[in-house]
Amino acid sequence: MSKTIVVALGGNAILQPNQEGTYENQLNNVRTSSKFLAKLIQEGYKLVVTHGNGPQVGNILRQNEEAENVVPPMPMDVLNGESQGFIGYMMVQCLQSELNALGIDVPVVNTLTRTQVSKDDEDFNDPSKPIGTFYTEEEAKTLSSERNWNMKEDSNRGWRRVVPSPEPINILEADTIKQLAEAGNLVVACGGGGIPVIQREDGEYEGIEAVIDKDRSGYKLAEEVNADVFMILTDVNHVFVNFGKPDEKALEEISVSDLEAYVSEGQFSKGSMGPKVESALNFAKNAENGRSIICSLEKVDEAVRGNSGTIISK
Ligand SMILES: Nc1ncnc2c1ncn2[C@@H]1O[C@H](COP(=O)(O)OP(=O)(O)O)[C@@H](O)[C@H]1O
Ligand SMILES: NC(=O)OP(=O)(O)O
Repeated sequence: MSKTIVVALGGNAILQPNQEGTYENQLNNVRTSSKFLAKLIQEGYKLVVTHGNGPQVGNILRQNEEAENVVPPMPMDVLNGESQGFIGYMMVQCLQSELNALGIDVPVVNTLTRTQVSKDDEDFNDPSKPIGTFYTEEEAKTLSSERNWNMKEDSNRGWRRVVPSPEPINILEADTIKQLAEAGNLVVACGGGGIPVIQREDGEYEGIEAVIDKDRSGYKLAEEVNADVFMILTDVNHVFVNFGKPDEKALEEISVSDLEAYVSEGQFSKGSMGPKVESALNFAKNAENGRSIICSLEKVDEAVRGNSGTIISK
């Protein structure tokens, strides 16, 4: 029986910080990403893909705010839904086209996904999720005072608006996603971490304004579909310790306990590598015989064979 991989595809694979957020740029990036993702199908795996939406949902939010006197703005949970449709559409088009070109008969589907969170999550008081474009420190100060945006520095790459990013508790469409994957579909799901919803006292769900971290939801998804491998694809080949310093060191094969020791030293920053390492650790620790891999998109096939990336296992 073929093994299942859940891949969390970084926002960088859809739009890089130095690129203008045109549809053409994003479609080209997704087309390139699809060529790498298809390699996992060629390697014989069943594939469930989740993806980031930070740049996109930030831009959609900005569009809503700029046009608020013309068209009524929508709440952020709805904007997450819009970004799932937008990015999911590009991914279905590009992945299906790539598989067809390779002569692989695997249908690609995108599932609109809701993720349950708690309204009491502490991130609502101290937002941590960077979205939208990058700004200089000076621009960030102006935006903060004039528009009341929460601004934070993002991994030495510039300043970005931050919004609440509560911890994912439960993926509401998990059973359907699992059934679709088991039936042989390539499933794109839980985009942008899923649309954040809370459960009311009457049992119904309602949206809440936040952007969930897709690596943390990716871990939940990997657990729910009983994945063999949880893979986080980003723009660096490895997780580094002492990142950006003269003595930085790439981590290759590493045990859960050794990586946890680096986490305790505060090696991984909150808005970028922190959630990736936390999610990869959770999967490697809790899944029976599961391993997690953090690597670059370009090295996906080498990494799945154990020849690249940071590979975490018990
Ligand atoms: N310890 C670290 N090791 C490797 N990369 C790190 C580390 N700390 C921060 N980073 C940064 O994290 C970035 C990836 O995080 P992020 O931009 O959030 O990813 P993505 O959008 O691909 O999910 C890398 O480009 C790198 O600049
Ligand atoms: N939602 C989310 O985690 O997006 P990015 O990966 O683009 O930050």
